[in-house]
Amino acid sequence: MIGACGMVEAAPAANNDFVTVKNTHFARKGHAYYIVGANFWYGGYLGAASGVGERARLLKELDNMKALGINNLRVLAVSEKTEMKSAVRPATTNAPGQYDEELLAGLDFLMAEVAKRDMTVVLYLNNFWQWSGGMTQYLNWFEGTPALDPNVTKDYETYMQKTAGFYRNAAAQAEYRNVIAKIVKRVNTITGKPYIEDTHILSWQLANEPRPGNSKSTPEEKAVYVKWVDETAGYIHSLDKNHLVSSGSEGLAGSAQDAQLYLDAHRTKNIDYLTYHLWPKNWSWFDSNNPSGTWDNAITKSRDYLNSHIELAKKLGKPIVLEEFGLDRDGPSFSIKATTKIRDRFYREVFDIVYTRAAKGDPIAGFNFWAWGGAGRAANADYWWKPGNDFVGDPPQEEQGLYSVFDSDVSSLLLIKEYADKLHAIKR
Ligand SMILES: O=C1NC[C@H](CO)[C@@H](O)[C@@H]1O
Repeated sequence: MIGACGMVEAAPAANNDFVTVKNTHFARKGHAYYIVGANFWYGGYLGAASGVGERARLLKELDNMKALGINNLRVLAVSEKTEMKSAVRPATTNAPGQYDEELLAGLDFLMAEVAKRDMTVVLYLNNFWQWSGGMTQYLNWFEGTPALDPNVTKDYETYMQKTAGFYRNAAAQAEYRNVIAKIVKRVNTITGKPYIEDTHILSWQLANEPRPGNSKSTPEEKAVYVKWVDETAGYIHSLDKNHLVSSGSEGLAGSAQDAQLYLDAHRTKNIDYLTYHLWPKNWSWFDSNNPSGTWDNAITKSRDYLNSHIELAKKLGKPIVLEEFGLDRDGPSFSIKATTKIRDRFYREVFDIVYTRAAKGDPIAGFNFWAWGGAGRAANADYWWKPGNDFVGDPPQEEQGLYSVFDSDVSSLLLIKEYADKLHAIKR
């Protein structure tokens, strides 16, 4: 299109090119849109022009995911420089107001390549956990409290209770909103397109797994959390009228097991769809050292978790996406040589419930498995990440190989393809 100034300009996006919510489903380009997604937290990192960037690998990973029918990626958009041991380095925010433009341009490159493959992306703007600095690092900057890595302290309850202080800290919230505005109002340095006009962004997400506090969250903490979700999502919508906004919640596991809190936090018109995550091993439903003895318990609780959250979505009349789930390799082992028979069985159970209920017209809008490891490989005998090592699906706070789906995990990839074909065949 030739603009008034004679320059060739990208044609403005047709309104229905954006993913929208139609009743309890996603719609895109006049059709129902189901998410067959991967968690690909490091996609923007691979897109950087130098340093941690590996653009040739990124193109290969995107092509391989596209070939499987993966149409959506869930990506970390922002990270914070921190002393915490098990966090990724470098970070997009080095200090309040100091941003790594080259790393942020990696996200531009990713978005440009995603558009070429007509995929969509969910971009999360913070992290409740330490592996990208996250909310704890904001408190270190603005409260002066030590950023305590729970991998070091082994005290997650204290970590969660302190991290939730982020929601109440005005200076931290102000910087967080500065960063939100920087990303949402960004102009892609590769395509020249403003992010708010990018129809390949499915949604902005407040954070990865934001929790109200720890398992004993108080009514006051819960009220602060509900207010933070509503006001932050409302702030994003004030900047960007085109895109959806989601919370990044895990569901009840991230809501102190309080269904009313989960409903209250997601009832606001500012949250367009619900999210939930499913972690049988992390939540001690499954013991990978005793698979046969714990499988029945794990799958019974998983089925209930999968189905009960779809019922909660019905209550709110909004779509819901299962945007994280995983299980470790047989053994258990972190080694890529280990088989994935138990994980494949778990994936099939999850996929079948998601597909069956989506095909019935229930408000489940799809899934993102955790997480795409692709061509990445663990570099160290202890499987821990160090700067300079490949990025894989497991962020630096976990062993590199714990939950990743690698390009050599053929049985898992075939399963993803099988259910991608089914979900993409749903016509509504
Ligand atoms: O968001 C997350 N949820 C669970 C993943 C696997 O434990 C974890 O790596 C990540 O922090």
